[in-house]
Amino acid sequence: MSRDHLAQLREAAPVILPSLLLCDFANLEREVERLLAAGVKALHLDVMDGIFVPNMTYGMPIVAAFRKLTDLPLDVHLMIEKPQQYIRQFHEAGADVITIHAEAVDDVASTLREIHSLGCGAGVAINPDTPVDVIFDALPEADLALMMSVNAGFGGQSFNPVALDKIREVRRINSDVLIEIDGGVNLDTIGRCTEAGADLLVVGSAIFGKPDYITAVRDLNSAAVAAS
Ligand SMILES: O=C(CO)[C@H](O)[C@H](O)COP(=O)(O)O
Ligand SMILES: [Co+2]
Repeated sequence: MSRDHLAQLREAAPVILPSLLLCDFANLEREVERLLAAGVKALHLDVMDGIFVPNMTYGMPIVAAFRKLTDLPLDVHLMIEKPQQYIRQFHEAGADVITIHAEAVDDVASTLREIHSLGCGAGVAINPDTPVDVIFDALPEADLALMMSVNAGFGGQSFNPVALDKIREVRRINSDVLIEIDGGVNLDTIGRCTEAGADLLVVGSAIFGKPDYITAVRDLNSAAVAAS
């Protein structure tokens, strides 16, 4: 992602990013149109390999399909083992931000540098059971820190508030990094996320489980802004 894109998201925070895990994959074009009509500013794409997490989704071809359908920034959340092996291919597929899990690599900082070297924004994610200090040393290399509020792997899980304290900790030691939260974010939980300092709010079932995306995004946005 260009520095401009990142600056725009920072400027617009709090920003809701729909997670397309639960979208209608038989009609991606229509799904993107409906999200654009709802005014979303970026898309969150969940890549799962069935090894790092006990679920599989999709890889580069679907990222490339979204790239063809929209100019919106694509925030690609890699829930895969050995993400270093695939970073270039996700970049070539059209990812703007590539987020890797700290639990999946030996050296977080060098993986983030590799992502940057391709011209992408670089993010680091941690699961609820991973202590936040694991990523402290790597934060100067990160554009984005993703605090998971569910165990990575499935949409529709309940929100784990352990992510909220981690958001505060990350912000305490780094004033620049964009902070994202992902998992179980809905109308009941979104205010606590922005109150804690989250800039980017990933939302799956609380958008794709609703009949009307415009109303869902508007209500989530109002709740997020009110608490920020
Ligand atoms: O990374 C993810 C799961 O690992 C998804 O982004 C997340 O679960 C979104 O779905 P929901 O809002 O329904 O929890
Ligand atoms: Co995700």
